[in-house]
Amino acid sequence: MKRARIIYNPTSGREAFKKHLPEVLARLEQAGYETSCHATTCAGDATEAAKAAVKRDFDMIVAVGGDGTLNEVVSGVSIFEKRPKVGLIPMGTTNDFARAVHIPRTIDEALDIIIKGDTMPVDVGVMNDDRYFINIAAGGRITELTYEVPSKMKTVLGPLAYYIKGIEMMPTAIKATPMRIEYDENVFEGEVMMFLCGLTNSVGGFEKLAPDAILNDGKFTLIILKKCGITDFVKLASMALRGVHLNDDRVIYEKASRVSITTTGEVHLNLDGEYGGDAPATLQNLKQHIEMFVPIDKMLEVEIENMTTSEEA
Ligand SMILES: Nc1ncnc2c1ncn2[C@@H]1O[C@H](COP(=O)(O)OP(=O)(O)OP(=O)(O)O)[C@@H](O)[C@H]1O
Repeated sequence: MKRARIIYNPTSGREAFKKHLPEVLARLEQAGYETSCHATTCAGDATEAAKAAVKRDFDMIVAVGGDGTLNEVVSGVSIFEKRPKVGLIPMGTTNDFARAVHIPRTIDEALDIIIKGDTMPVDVGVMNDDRYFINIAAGGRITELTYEVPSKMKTVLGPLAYYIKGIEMMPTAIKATPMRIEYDENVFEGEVMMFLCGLTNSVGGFEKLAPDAILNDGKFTLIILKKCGITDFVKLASMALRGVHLNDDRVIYEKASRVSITTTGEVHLNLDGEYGGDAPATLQNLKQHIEMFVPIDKMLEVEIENMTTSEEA
């Protein structure tokens, strides 16, 4: 019999998962998985629980929580040679990864995907060989917003918590930092508002930020926003919402497998929404590192839809 380990964050999103646990366990058992679970108790616990699950030879780990929990599970799994498959039940506030791969946001439907069993190898990013990310690495003052939003505030307010914090941070956040960013054979040197190194197309709820991101091509989408004023910044953010920022002069938009950042100032890196360490930093794309349960039919359907829309436009 196959074995599944559920690792869930009882505090993520609106704290709703726990009461559904018995039915989730029952459905996985019915689907042929001997299933056990672990509730995380603090930051870093999901990584330790995932490492333990790999050592105990589980066939599958189901991460239940937001992007932070998924990041921790992927971090625990990624260090091993033989890695179990990973499923996701999104229960967070933003759920960027789930959004990018079209995993539905109801427990039942997300579980349907896992039980159906379609998987796909996806890329994983690693910073300085030991900090992992599955969605994005970012730097620049404005990107620090995500981890300055207290967990309780996210539980009560959901995504609104980010907007409130954003407005509060606005005057100090819109600030450029001198950086040297090497990406594959190229270099950008100058004042940077922020850079994003994305694995998927969906970041902070912006689904069109990297519209051509491919989940398993071994490449990051690198977006560098050069120094600009607050009005330009707001204008560019609204362009990014519509996906029309790619050719703007203030934006560098490239694909790269390796990105390194150095600075004479201070750059804190944000990995999947949490603080991940400071520059200097080297980001490497680990091609097709983790096998994830995803709704392949739905992904194809959306891809075809997008192709049709862009042909019509
Ligand atoms: N029992 C716990 N109490 C407090 N914090 C926890 C606990 N378990 C895990 N955490 C931490 O909470 C962080 C955020 O959790 P998670 O990503 O699941 O939810 P979220 O913050 O609501 O969603 P999102 O990341 O999508 O905004 C995790 O990275 C982890 O470090």
